[in-house]
Amino acid sequence: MLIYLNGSFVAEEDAKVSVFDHGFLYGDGIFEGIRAYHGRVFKLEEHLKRLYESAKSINLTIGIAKEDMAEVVLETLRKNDLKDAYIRLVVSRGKGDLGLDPNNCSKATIICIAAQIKLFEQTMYEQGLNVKTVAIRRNNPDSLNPRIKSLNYLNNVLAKIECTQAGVIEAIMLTQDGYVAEGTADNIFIYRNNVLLTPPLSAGILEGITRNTVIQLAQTLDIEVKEMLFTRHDMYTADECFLTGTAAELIPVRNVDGREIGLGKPGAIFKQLLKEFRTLTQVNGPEIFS
Ligand SMILES: Cc1ncc(COP(=O)(O)O)c(CNc2cccc(C(=O)O)c2)c1O
Repeated sequence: MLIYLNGSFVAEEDAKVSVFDHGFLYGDGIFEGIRAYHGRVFKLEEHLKRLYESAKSINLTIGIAKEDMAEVVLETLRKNDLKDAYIRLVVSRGKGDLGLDPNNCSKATIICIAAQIKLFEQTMYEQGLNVKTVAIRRNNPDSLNPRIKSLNYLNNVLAKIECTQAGVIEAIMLTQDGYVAEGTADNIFIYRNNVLLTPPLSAGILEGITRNTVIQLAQTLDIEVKEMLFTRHDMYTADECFLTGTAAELIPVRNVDGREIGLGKPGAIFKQLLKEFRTLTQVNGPEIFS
């Protein structure tokens, strides 16, 4: 595997960063998880828009233009001869001293890895996930805004620890006010009273690329969609529930906190949206080998 590291492609065993890199020392950095399907990089423009917005939000200068970053992603896939892959694009504040002052980091570290990722077994896509709401709340937007896809994923990791210790594979985090926010690496949708609901960005969630794609697809299918806060009660009593994310794609939820959702199996709305999503992934995004 060849990895892009600060302007060069290096072998996996040579892909190393300094122990003084602030991405490692302080989680001071940002990242994107992107997918390539059938020789195209799905929603690359949208991912790069979010990456540069995250950078601006933490006052991090990436150091290369968005267009050049797009080429970094495409070239990483070409170098590894990949048409279907998961891409991890990481930008950290860079090497500094042991203090946390970002001003001591002169140049951002840029890394691009193209590989495979599998979050959930195929059976879970067919039967649905069991998920659990956890005590750990989603970060308060006034502290570390979840809109920033930062390297600070300890909030998510702690939620993951909590659900796996309870024997459940995915966690649902609530907002500080107790409304449903999102999963550890995915957004959430419920279908209830003939309306598709998903939490609003103001709830303090990551603006998922897959979330936004599903909202657009639902609209084209004349499925009423509302971005609005909802509670665990709404989730428990929904007809359908599913999660969305680059790694997860669309995955149905069959049980939340011991409550069976709907008929306890993937619903018609989920299946309709997944079918349209799969079609879109085959034709969207810049070609890798054009
Ligand atoms: C907290 C959170 N919420 C929603 C999403 C979905 O966003 P996208 O639809 O843009 O992917 C994420 C995405 N998080 C994400 C994406 C890709 C891989 C991994 C991983 O766990 O390796 C995590 C996430 O981390």
